[in-house]
Amino acid sequence: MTPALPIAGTRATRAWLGAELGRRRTESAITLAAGLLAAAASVIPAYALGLLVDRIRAGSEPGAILGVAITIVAAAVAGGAATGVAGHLISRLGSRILADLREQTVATALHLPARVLDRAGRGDLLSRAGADIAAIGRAVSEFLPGMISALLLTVLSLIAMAGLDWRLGLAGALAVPLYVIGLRWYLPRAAPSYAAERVAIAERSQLFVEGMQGLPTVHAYRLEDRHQADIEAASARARDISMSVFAFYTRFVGRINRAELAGLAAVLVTGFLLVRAGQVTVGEVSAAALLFHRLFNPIALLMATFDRAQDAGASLARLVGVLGMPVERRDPGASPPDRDLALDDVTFGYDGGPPVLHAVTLRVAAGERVALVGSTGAGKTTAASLAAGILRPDRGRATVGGVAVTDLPASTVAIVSQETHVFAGPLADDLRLARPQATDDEISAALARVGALSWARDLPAGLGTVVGDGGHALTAAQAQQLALARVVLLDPPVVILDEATAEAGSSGARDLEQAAAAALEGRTALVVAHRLTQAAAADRVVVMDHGTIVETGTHADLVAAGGSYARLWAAWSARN
Ligand SMILES: Nc1ncnc2c1ncn2[C@@H]1O[C@H](COP(=O)(O)OP(=O)(O)OP(=O)(O)O)[C@@H](O)[C@H]1O
Repeated sequence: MTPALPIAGTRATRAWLGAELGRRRTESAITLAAGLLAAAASVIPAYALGLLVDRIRAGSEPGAILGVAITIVAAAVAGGAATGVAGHLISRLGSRILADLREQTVATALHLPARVLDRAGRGDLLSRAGADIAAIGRAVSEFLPGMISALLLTVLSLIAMAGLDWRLGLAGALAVPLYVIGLRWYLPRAAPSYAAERVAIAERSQLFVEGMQGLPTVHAYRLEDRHQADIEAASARARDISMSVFAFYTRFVGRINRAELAGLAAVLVTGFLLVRAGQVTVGEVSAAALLFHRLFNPIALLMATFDRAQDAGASLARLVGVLGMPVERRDPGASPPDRDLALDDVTFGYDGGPPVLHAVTLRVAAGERVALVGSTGAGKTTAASLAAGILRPDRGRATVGGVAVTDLPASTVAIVSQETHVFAGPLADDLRLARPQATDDEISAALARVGALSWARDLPAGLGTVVGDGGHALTAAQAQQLALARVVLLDPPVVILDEATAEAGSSGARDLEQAAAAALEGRTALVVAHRLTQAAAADRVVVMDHGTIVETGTHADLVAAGGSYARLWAAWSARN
């Protein structure tokens, strides 16, 4: 299947990253300087030891040796401190760029034309905004700082070796092709091996959990032995796969060791020949060998995390691909003169297909709350999406204050749809998507208004708790409360509510109804009523059937009229 949304090429991804670093020139420069300082501090002891070797060979005074020893200790202390600072600065820079990336992705996603999204599939976009951002977040927090430090140290050490004598540098660089060969052997095999291991482990856990959960049935049918045999077989499979993965990794490490051996041997042999020719000192060769030896761990780290960095790079390319998509920005200047919502003679069919709405005319006065009811497939969600400007009518107009909704600033009409998504990141940031400049107090007030403040405060890190993909899991009701809190922060004059169905009569449904009522207060509201209690609480009810409006009036009038709403209400009341 071809990806529905575009993926940026390597050049475009690099250009985006370069531009982001360029925008933070000073911070990037300070981070790079700290990284280089840390790398330099790691290189100094090798140099100093080389000097020490030469001094001892020359029979220097103990005082001269002491000076070198002090330099080594000082460099080690400075190196430790600089490494810590550099790691912190790299993560901080990475986190800031990630925050920007998240904001830019969301801003672009929100302005993508609905027809593009419908064609491309919202799932792909949501997975990019969720899973891909989470993958980059993990890279920034878990291994990128270590990789960048290792890379700087490698480059600086090779330069230092070449500085001692270019032939020593060249000898060390001989190991590079061997490392590359090792990596090319490892990369195509790594992902399938680890995936197979994960699957085998998951199967084993699944069987075990099933056995535990179905214990009474297992006992009742005396299936203990069969179940145990299944678990044992799954365990044996998982063990064998784990062992083969371990053997595979050991072979990879063997290849790394071979490259290390070849490089170190090349440095020592070259050094030996150069010392014999009187072109370098023994100390210089010792320093070069130590520098090369110092690289063993950083290079192994680079190689072992290379595939994860590639994955993060792929996620970045998927996000930069979204950022490059043509967006449909509404004119931010045109605020509507009034707040009444209208669908005028609207006809609409999906993808040019047969109409699912037929000449629908519907008005919601400023500040009025209208409930849209009807059986499944009647066209309620379609009408709501047209009113929100997510879909465009084939015929007729959707307007607020007489202005087409698609020409209004984005903050005029907000929709809370059935697919509420929680973006990966701190909970407070998720809310700031609605109003980036919102203060902590405003965020707390918005949460309090929809009854979510107490559970939000009780999360492990309060409003700073990372939620969404890879973070703290929220219930569907909590995600909807967050969506309502975003409405409060955005403060739009018109709201369209098409929440997912919550079980009627459940405490979740009651909480959500209260939250919705609080979020809608004072606004023009069109509510797709999945529970008829929502309709009963509205100012007016509009009943749809087969894409047309069949009844409209207050709840009491419609019940008294004995038409289709009365029948729906009777059926609902009997069930609940
Ligand atoms: N994305 C789509 N592509 C094609 N047809 C669609 C799409 N979404 C809805 N439809 C069709 O449009 C008609 C109206 O659907 P709509 O979702 O608006 O009804 P609804 O009243 O909101 O139903 P429900 O209560 O089940 O959400 C249905 O026949 C449905 O199959």
